[in-house]
Formats: sequence, structure tokens, C-alpha cells
Amino acid sequence: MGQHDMVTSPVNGPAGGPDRARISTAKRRLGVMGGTFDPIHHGHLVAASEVAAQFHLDEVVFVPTGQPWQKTDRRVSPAEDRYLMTVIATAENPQFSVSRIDIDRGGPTYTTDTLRDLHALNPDTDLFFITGADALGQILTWRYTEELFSLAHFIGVTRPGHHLIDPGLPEGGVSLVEVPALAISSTDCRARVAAGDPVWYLVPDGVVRYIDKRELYRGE
Ligand SMILES: Nc1ncnc2c1ncn2[C@@H]1O[C@H](COP(=O)(O)OP(=O)(O)OP(=O)(O)O)[C@@H](O)[C@H]1O
Ligand SMILES: O=C(O)c1ccc[n+]([C@@H]2O[C@H](COP(=O)([O-])O)[C@@H](O)[C@H]2O)c1
Repeated sequence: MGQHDMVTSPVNGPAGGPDRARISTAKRRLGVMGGTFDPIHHGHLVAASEVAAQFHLDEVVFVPTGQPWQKTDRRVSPAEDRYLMTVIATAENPQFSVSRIDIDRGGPTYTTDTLRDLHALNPDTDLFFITGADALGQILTWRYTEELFSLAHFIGVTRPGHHLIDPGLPEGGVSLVEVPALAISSTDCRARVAAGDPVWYLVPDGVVRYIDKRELYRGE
């Protein structure tokens, strides 16, 4: 049996007969939480945790963007800072992991590349790409969408201030899911730090300390 195979509950045979264990070849279910994470905040973490529970995911991998090509109108923190904040934020949850694939690939980050690489690294795995309502609304502007939608099932999650609607993905390609509403954004966190306001409890404690130590977002 391969490492990803799972044994389902045994199916009982006829009364008095032998039990027969039914072996399923169910694929591993990997959630993918892509984001710029500048900084990562509790809105991201709650969305990933809730989707993992609702969709019976085995794991959620957080994938910080390398170069978020649609965010050229703003300063984006170095990838290593965003990566380390993501590692700190997810470290205590054994179901969460972080991947450097988008950072190490170099160049602009396209989710089609992300999902292709994750398939190569994780055979026999179904991918579930998690997006907030705002990102889902923009998905038809992403690159290589003709391949994108065949690589994963997309899960759009509610986000305060944004309407959650299917932007017209191929039939069965997207699920819309309600998650606990946290009106937190990275933009607001950066603005608060720049203004000298606290971000305690908006981001994990370790991320507050990292922002402070690295003097991120000051003077922005
Ligand atoms: N509070 C939230 N609730 C649900 N989903 C969220 C929330 N914040 C972000 N997301 C989703 O998480 C993913 C990554 O988001 P991102 O890293 O760009 O954070 P952000 O808060 O939207 O950042 P910024 O304010 O800098 O644009 C996107 O799919 C986004 O829609
Ligand atoms: O593939 C694309 O062209 C594309 C364009 C914009 C955003 N994305 C992905 O969407 C996720 C959220 O991005 P962002 O910019 O809202 O942090 C992240 O994984 C990005 O790589 C992907």
C-alpha cells in the first residue's frame, strides 16, 4: 500500500461471516493557501483552518508569492521576510506547512506554475486552492487560466467587505464557503505599524515580534 492510501472503516460481511476490510485508494487532499502575506494575519490562518476542516484536507501548504505581478502599485517586503513570517505564523499547527516554490522559482508568480510544481512534488494528491472573495473575483485576470482550472479545485471563502461569487469558472471548478469573518487585511496591518498603532491579535504574536525586530513597515 502506498503512503497516501487510506484504509476506510471495515465493511461487515453477512451475519456470522468474516469481516472484509475494504481498502480505498482515496487520494491525499492538499489545500494550497497562496498569498503575498505582507504580513500574514489571522484572516489567512482562520480561512485555511476552516477550509481544512470543511473539506477534510490532510494538510494546507501556505505558499508565499515570489513576485506578485499584480501588486506593482505598492512596495512589497522582501520575500525572505514574508516567508519567515509565514513559517512563524504556521509553526504550531501540525496540519500547516510552508513552501518556498514560488520564491525559489524566481520571476513573476503565476498560480498555474505553483499548482504544476505542487503536482510534481505530490503525486496522487488532489489540490484545493483557497482564495478570499476579493482574489476569486479577480481570477479571470490571472495568467494561463486555460490550464489553471484543471490543476485544482478552487475554494472561495467569505471576506468582510467583499461579495463572494463564482466569477464563471468551469462547472464544478469552484466551491463557495463561509468562514468566520475577520475584517483584517495586510494593508491595514502595514498602515497601523507605520502609524505606531498596535497589531497585537491581528497577527500572531511571533509575527508582531518579527515585524518589530526587522523594523518592517515603519515610515511607509
Ligand atoms: N480577512 C480575510 N478573510 C478571508 N480571506 C482573506 C482575508 N485576508 C486575506 N484573505 C485571502 O488570503 C489570500 C492572500 O491574501 P493577501 O496575502 O494578499 O492578504 P491581504 O490582506 O489581501 O493583503 P493586502 O491588503 O496587502 O492586499 C487571498 O486569497 C485573500 O483574498
Ligand atoms: O496566476 C496569476 O496570474 C495570479 C495573479 C494574481 C494572484 N495570484 C495568486 O493569488 C494568490 C493571492 O494573491 P495576492 O496577490 O492577493 O496576495 C497568490 O497565490 C497569488 O500568486 C495569481
